[in-house]
Amino acid sequence: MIKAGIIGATGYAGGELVRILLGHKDVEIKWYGSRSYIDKKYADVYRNMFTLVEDVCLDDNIEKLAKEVDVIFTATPQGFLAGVLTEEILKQCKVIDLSADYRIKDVHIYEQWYGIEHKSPQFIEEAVYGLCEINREKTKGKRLVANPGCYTTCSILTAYPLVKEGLIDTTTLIVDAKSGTSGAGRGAKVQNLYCEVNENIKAYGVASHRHTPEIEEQLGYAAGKEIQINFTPHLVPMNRGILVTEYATLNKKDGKLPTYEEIKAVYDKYYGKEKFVRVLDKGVCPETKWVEGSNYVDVNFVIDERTGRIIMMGALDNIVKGAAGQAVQNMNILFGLPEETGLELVPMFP
Ligand SMILES: NC(=O)C1=CN([C@@H]2O[C@H](COP(=O)(O)OP(=O)(O)OC[C@H]3O[C@@H](n4cnc5c(N)ncnc54)[C@H](OP(=O)(O)O)[C@@H]3O)[C@@H](O)[C@H]2O)C=CC1
Ligand SMILES: CC(=O)N[C@@H](CCC(=O)OP(=O)(O)O)C(=O)O
Repeated sequence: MIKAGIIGATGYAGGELVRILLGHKDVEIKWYGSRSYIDKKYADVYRNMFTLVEDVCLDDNIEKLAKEVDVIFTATPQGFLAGVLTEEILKQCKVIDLSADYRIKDVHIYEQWYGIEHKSPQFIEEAVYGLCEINREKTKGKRLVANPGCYTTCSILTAYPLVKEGLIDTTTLIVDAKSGTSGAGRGAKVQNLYCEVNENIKAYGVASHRHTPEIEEQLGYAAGKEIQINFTPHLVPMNRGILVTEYATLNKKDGKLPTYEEIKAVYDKYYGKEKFVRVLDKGVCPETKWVEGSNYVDVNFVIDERTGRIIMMGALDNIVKGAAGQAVQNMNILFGLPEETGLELVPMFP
């Protein structure tokens, strides 16, 4: 059995890790880490866990935890792991971080966009960006995984095949994204109150959202050159789900736009064998409801012959494939288990 500890088990991403790991036949959760609920029964924090979890919440002492488990998940705010990670911890167990602390390779970009000082930049280089479908080979054998976030996983996977194959003009790429409110975490914030969110849709972080450099960096690797995008997130009145709509001008070949069949063949080349990325049938647009509660990402595209642009679409559940599900997928890769173990979650509907 793999012994796992979760720091931040009382947050939305941590709670989802608990749900998924309880159903994972090879994992035993040894540590439910919290800040505010130490010594309180976990099932009193999340009553859906009544009779399922008898443990009480422990603290966030990562040094002590590292001695007791094989893998630590940190589902904590930006800056937490960077502030406590040591070489000693990484020698004792694997660490999968759900925050952005080790996602961006250039520490100056991290500090500029996150507005905090990075306390352990010496570990950034060795951390692998855990976007499983793209980096699974690089992830094997690693000690530290920077688990990608919800907007970024959806935005990158939706455009990746076309960027990688040079089929779009990346200078024209626009990512319009929408998220359910669980994406903002469980902490009380006025802007996330029912009356502020219900019957409302709003853009935020326009031209300044911290996921912009992460998407640019990863799609830049695919393109083989630096790229810049426009990324605009929106908050929508639903619990879970990310929907991205991405626009870009198609590169012409011999003066002609690629056909539907040519683009579909490219998506199939990258995702045809991927369990968790579903390329939908022609004309079917992804919906968040079709992936809710599951580790799937649904993608599709439409070519607009009139404007010469392609519209790419993707949907995932922000706390599953966008956080906890992908973290477990990464754990499976690290421990040599079949990637889908514990993740065969059928999407719920309605
Ligand atoms: N929500 C989402 O959809 C996604 C979240 N993420 C990332 O996952 C991480 C957690 O997000 P989310 O679950 O939404 O956040 P929440 O606010 O719901 O939960 C935060 C968790 O971290 C704990 N915590 C808070 N402050 C500290 C601290 N200073 N030191 C140690 N622990 C602390 C909290 O403990 P307690 O409540 O017990 O005080 C809680 O368990 C973030 O880095 C986020 O960016 C990534 C992708 C998607
Ligand atoms: C709706 C909402 O507020 N979403 C969060 C992003 C979710 C998240 O925490 O993702 P990362 O771990 O990738 O940063 C935000 O915009 O900051």
